[in-house]
Amino acid sequence: MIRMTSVTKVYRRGLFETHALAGFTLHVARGEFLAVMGPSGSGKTTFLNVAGLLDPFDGGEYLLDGEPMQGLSDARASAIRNGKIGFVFQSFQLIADLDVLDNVDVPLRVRGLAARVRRERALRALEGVGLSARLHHRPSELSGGQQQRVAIARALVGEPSLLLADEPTGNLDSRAARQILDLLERIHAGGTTIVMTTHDPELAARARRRVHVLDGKLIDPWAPAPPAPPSEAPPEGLP
Ligand SMILES: Nc1ncnc2c1ncn2[C@@H]1O[C@H](COP(=O)(O)OP(=O)(O)OP(=O)(O)O)[C@@H](O)[C@H]1O
Repeated sequence: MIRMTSVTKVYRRGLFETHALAGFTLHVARGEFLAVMGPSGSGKTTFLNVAGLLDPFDGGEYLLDGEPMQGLSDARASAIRNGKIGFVFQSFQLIADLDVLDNVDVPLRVRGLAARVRRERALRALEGVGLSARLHHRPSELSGGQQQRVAIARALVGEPSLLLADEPTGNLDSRAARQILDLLERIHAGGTTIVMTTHDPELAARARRRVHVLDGKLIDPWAPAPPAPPSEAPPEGLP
């Protein structure tokens, strides 16, 4: 589904350049549940933003379902995002002035669906995350875990084939984090491909595959070790 090969992304601030992705290569098959791990500043969010077409990249190749993602127009990028990608962020990013139902309705409005269809789909998405009893609460009236479940319902209401989650449990206590992970596992079992960044090895252990990022590149745990420096030849006669 995702085929990134030698992707580069440079942030420029005046004279300073940060090579946030420096030859990033990662392939994700349809149906995977992948955890992307790595220290702070290693490029995990940048990768997710590029994968989700929220940010452009500078070099390399990115194919999403076989379609090249370089040089897309803004209109094409948002059509692809709306059609196949859902996002979940560490900070939930709900709209404070809208109630739960209206927050989940936002992506459907963008698609221009009829009000009745939108309402049915939003209710179904909220039922899926166990929040049917909170439809008219504002985000500030919910716990962190509940807010993240609303955000997940919003991400899923458009039935994306790819869910990108950036530290989805980063602001939650361990109980709420476990609930979110249970929910992600269920979503994955339903056929959605999930790519999640996390610092937390315990959470990452729930994904089916883990990869590690350092300095804008993937560390390949299966890469052969570099050749050892040549050792001195044993003295004659010894094995
Ligand atoms: N908008 C930006 N402008 C300039 N530099 C940026 C910007 N966003 C990220 N960076 C830099 O790019 C590098 C990678 O950042 P990124 O947010 O991708 O890391 P991360 O692995 O997600 O970190 P964390 O785990 O702390 O969220 C960092 O050095 C960061 O300072």
